[in-house]
Amino acid sequence: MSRALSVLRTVAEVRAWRSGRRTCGFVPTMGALHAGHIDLVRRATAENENVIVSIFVNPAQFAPSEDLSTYPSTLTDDMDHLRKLPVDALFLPDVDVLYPSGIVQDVERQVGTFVDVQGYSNQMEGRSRPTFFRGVATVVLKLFNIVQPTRAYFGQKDIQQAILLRQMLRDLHLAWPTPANLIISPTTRHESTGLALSSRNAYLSANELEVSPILNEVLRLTAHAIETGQSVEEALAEGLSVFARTSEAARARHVTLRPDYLILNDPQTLQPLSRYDPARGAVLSGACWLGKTRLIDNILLGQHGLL
Ligand SMILES: Nc1ncnc2c1ncn2[C@@H]1O[C@H](COP(=O)(O)OP(=O)(O)OP(=O)(O)O)[C@@H](O)[C@H]1O
Ligand SMILES: CC(C)(CO)[C@@H](O)C(=O)[O-]
Ligand code: BAL
Repeated sequence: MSRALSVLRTVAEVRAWRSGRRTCGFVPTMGALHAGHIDLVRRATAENENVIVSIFVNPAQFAPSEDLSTYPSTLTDDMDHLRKLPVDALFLPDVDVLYPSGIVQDVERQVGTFVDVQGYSNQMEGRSRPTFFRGVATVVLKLFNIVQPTRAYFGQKDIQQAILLRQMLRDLHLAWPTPANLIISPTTRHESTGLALSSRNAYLSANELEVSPILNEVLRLTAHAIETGQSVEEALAEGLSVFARTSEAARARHVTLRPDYLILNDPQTLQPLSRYDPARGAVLSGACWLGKTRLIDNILLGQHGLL
């Protein structure tokens, strides 16, 4: 059933909406909604009386070389989905609402207040995208201050983002939401191929799509090797060699597959692990390029305590 969706564009409008409600669940997104977003929002609507979603393509998390100007946008369809779920409110701010001091993508020329979560931002995704998490933490802190959610929902697909944001909440003693109320929800995958759903999958050609399940396959076989006692070093090396063999086969189909990383990290500190302790758990994550599209994925091992 469709129902009225309040579209809020300013901080004052969100504050007025929020002031009449004791609790609210919040799902921040960059739009181009897919079944992964829908699962997050469904969970939020099941667990909260009121739900607000934001759609904001955050310039600060895109490096100057990245796809800010071409990032997929499907706003009319997104709003139809949100009405049907149903969601109560959509926060749809312009850039100057979230960045009153202005924003440029070149970090050296930025003016205003930014958030760095030191020790959580430079490994894994942060190695390839060194300014990414500064942009994410900054915009999410702004969104939390504006919306003041009692719970906020993030996807396991972007596991480093979720762990880093929980740490930000701890470090800054935020109460809206508390670290325990930053909920991490499992990754939604393509039913038959296992590919993690992602807005940027829209960039993949038909041939690239056929190769795309390799990332999840490498993660699954590497996870199995680690869980059954192979050394972490050997298991990661074998996983990378599967990537290398697949890259050669893909070339014959005019697809460029380039692995970026395959790594095991601690689920609390995100420090790289060379040994696996099931009682502590671990995050096994990987990224690769398929042509110009970057794919990421991860598997959680042992008693990680994250979800
Ligand atoms: N397949 C998925 N399963 C569960 N959550 C997801 C999935 N894809 C995205 N999310 C979550 O949805 C929220 C908004 O993500 P975002 O709008 O960046 O979409 P995205 O698909 O991750 O986009 P991109 O392709 O740019 O990475 C994030 O918390 C993200 O982790
Ligand atoms: C959390 C987020 C909405 C911040 O822009 C973005 O990084 C995302 O969609 O994962
Ligand atoms: N979901 C992560 C957003 C990004 O890659 O910019």
